[in-house]
Amino acid sequence: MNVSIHPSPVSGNLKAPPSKSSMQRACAAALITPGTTVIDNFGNSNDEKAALDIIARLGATVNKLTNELVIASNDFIFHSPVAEKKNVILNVGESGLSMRMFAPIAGLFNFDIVFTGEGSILKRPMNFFDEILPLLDVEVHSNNGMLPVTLRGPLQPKNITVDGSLSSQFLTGLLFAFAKACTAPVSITVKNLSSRPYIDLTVSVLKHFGFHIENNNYEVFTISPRKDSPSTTVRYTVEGDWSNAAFLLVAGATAGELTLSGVDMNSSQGDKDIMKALYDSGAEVVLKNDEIFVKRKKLTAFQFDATHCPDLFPPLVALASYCNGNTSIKGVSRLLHKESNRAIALRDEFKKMNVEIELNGDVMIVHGGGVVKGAEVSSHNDHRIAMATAVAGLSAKGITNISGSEAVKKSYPDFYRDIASIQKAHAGNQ
Ligand SMILES: O=C(O)C1=C[C@@H](OP(=O)(O)O)[C@@H](O)[C@H](O)C1
Ligand SMILES: C=C(OP(=O)(O)O)C(=O)O
Repeated sequence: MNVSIHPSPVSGNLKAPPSKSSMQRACAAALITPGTTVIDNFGNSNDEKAALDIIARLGATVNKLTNELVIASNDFIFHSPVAEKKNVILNVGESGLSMRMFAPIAGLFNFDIVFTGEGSILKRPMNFFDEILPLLDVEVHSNNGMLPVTLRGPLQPKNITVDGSLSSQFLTGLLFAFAKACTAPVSITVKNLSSRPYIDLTVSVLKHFGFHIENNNYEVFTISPRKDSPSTTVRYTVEGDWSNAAFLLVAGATAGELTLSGVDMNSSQGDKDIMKALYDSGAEVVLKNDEIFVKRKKLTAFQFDATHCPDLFPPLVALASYCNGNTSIKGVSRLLHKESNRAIALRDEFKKMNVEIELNGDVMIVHGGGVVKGAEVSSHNDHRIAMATAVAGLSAKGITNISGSEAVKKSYPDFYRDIASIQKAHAGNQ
């Protein structure tokens, strides 16, 4: 599918979409918590749908009401006879988090579970599971470290050491599985943990559901058995998404003005650091009540370390394109195994828009402040590349046509509708 972005100033109000990271974790927590979970502010992205489908296939009952999801789970699903659960195939779509978080949880069951997926996920590394899960008594068969992956548990929590440099998502999965199954305190030691704020989010969701995790300096995580009544009702409100709010805020900062609601300044999401980049670029930023007002001013280049918030690279590049001077963003190595190789995708697509990007080891340098030109660009089937080029296109000279624009469904299905609603000089994109 193609979308054309017609340049136009923006102004108005938008609400941030729900965070798929928050929602997927809530689904996993609901599955491992006996009783009822009521989730509100849930989203409708492909990654969230994948998580809901997975918990339903693993035995939770999911009821979608207009404004809330009611999920019921119980301990029996983990101990039901093998014969009742044959041919369990879980399709994670393109979600790295659903794959890496639900694999250790699926390892808690005592029968074969097959993980499959689509598109970009088929090329993303899963060899962590081949190495680590057998140490926890789970039998693993993968396709040379990639999907499809078949697991057979039950997983036994044990003190282990893992490498956290490739992705934090593997640790997230182990924390969920250990939280569910441990019968005595047990520790996970992690070396070189990346994307640390996502682990804060994992710990905060697990705590919300009554589990006990202690984080010692992102090096040792101690998980203790939960003491509670057998059945509970937990209410959880999905947080607004800072990762996608970043695109909207950058649209305001580069193409006019915007008032954004629906994000929490105290969230554990690391992508709230987009605020630092906006301040450093010279954009006008005003916080009032629970809203953020952002307005274009003369923008200048800035420096940013995105090692622990890699999803900010695409909106930061869109911002830096309009900042006079050379912006440097650290953490390029973290982009290799996302939905696309995002460093290359950003360099190649922004070049078509007349923005030079240099990749210098772990640092990306964006040469900003020139004329950004509308162009024929590709999303590389990556939602964040589609959104970055769309936002850059709002103030470009000429129309930007994005092929593979439907990639946004992975995290923000209403993205183009929301952008069209704040465009003042154009009736909308198509
Ligand atoms: O846990 C999560 O919700 C996520 C963790 C990050 O991945 P890595 O830990 O692989 O960097 C991030 O890029 C991804 O979009 C979502
Ligand atoms: C990398 C992403 O997600 P995931 O790893 O969960 O597929 C993303 O949303 O940018």
